[in-house]
Amino acid sequence: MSLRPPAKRITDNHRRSVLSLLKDKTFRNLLSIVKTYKWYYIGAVGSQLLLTAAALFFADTSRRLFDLAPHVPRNTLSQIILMFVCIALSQLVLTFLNNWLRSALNESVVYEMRRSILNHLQRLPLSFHENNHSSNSVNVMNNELEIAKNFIVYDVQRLIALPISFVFVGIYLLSVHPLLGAIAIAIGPLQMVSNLVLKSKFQQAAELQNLVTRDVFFTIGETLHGIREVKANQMEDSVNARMAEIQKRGVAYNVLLTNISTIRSITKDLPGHAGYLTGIGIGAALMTSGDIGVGGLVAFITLLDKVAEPFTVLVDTINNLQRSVSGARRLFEVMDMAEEDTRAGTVLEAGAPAIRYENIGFHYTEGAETLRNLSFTIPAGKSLALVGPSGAGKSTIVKLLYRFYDPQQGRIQVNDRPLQTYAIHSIRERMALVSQDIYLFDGTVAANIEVGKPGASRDEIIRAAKLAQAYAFIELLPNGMDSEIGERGIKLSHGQKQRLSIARAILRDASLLILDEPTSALDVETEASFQRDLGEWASGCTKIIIAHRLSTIRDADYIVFLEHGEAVEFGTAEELLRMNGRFRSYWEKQGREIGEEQSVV
Ligand SMILES: Nc1ncnc2c1ncn2[C@@H]1O[C@H](COP(=O)(O)OP(=O)(O)OP(=O)(O)O)[C@@H](O)[C@H]1O
Repeated sequence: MSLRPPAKRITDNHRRSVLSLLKDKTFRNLLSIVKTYKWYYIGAVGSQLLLTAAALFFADTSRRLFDLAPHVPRNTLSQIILMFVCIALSQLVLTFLNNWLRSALNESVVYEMRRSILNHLQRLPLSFHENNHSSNSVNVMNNELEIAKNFIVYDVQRLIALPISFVFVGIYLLSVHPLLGAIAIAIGPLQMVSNLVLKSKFQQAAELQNLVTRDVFFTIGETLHGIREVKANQMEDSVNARMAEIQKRGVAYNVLLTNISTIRSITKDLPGHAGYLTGIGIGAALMTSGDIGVGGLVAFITLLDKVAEPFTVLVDTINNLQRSVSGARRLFEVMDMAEEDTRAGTVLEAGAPAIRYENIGFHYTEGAETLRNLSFTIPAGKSLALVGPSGAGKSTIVKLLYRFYDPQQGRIQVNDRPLQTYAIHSIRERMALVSQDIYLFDGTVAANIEVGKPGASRDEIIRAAKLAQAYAFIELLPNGMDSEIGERGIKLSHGQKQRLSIARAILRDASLLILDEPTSALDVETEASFQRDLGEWASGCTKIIIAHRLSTIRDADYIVFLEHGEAVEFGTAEELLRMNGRFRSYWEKQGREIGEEQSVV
């Protein structure tokens, strides 16, 4: 297990100008999500504007009250009190409505985005997952989605509602007194300028802090996934040391971030305080000279925040916007990747298929050939064993049949038609895999077998378990078929897991069976009975067997002996043994090592 953190990725995207974002594809993608929820936005922006109207009404009523004080006619006083009650009630209702809409929007957007990202990730070619660490995909689903969501849920409605509020409140204050209005309006732009103080330092520190968070999750994920190796290799101390190093960086960046934020927040608040003091001073002077009443000054004080708020929030929103777009960029990079089209093409007809590899050449990376000029045929219903040293290309041959990758040279024919002409879905539907690398899902035994055929009846599941020699141990589990097997089947032995994988394949009722080291974890007795039963349940299937154990391939109709991606020998076991070539010496060497030579030759 490697505890190397994912490559650091410091982007400059968040430092781009706001105007350039308007042309940005990611930004437009975010807006298209906004369109889907337009009624929520209309409701949220509408309630936000009504709240501003209520604040204006409150300030104006207060102004009237203070202007009349202390000689307020009884009649007018009761009207004013009634108005205050109505305003307070409407503010309560509107705040509730606004919060409710925001929370509904929040959940809908997160749910929808997460669902569509997971759906998309599943449909990306296997090459994407083989070349990207899963923690990166999880990061996209969590952090980057969260950042993009903040923009969609909060920033968009602020960007619409706050400028409108600013105009109305500004006009009202100008009507109270032009000078007081001008002071209130000037605070906002000054705040925008003060926001520039230490801005890029703040963004750099925030980015470094994000990288620390990513490293923390990566290390936790790697440690817990590989907990057995961590314990067996006594890596606890090195994991602790790594976490300590990350935390040390985290603390340093956090302190830096807090210091910068504090300085920024002081400078950001300065124009507000200065405006308040100037306004009060000038207001008091205007009051003494009789230019405004007490009510005018009260309205100024009440609404000062409301007129400055749009700018304060706008500044934060612009900062968020740049971060959101840079976070969302990675998300949309993934979303823009082409999915596998698994439905296009013809349907593979039922029954065991005939398969032919014709001069196949394939590489994962340019210049490193994995398969070279590979040709062989498997007639319908026959079995072919792929034998050869580790890394010879056996699993790769199977990956090509699954269409996880396409060969760069040559072609694969299935029932005398190119593999590419069939719908991937229909090919994979006909295939079943018993693999040395079994993945069991967290859930019950029955649910894990059912993966082979979703919706299978309990009787079908039990039959498959019996054929896979799994039923005996399942019956001994505390809840039989309904026993939970733990994360990745951690509560089962390797042999038991392998038998569940066999049961899953049996249930699938496939016509093309891939047996990748199918019995490597089974004891000799169970393997012998697996081989016997295989003849029964898989008799009608075309089979590809990958095995190092000779007993597994003894009954194969054909054998391909591979070395460095080339088929060096092809024939039946008997023919290859008679050839006295590479296969025979491999066979004898293997036999010597595992004591099978006598039984084989
Ligand atoms: N996703 C991948 N990206 C790049 N190289 C890969 C990838 N998968 C396999 N390889 C390389 O391709 C070669 C063949 O690998 P493959 O898994 O097909 O061998 P194999 O014969 O099945 O080995 P084994 O018997 O050990 O399972 C190896 O050199 C391997 O490192």
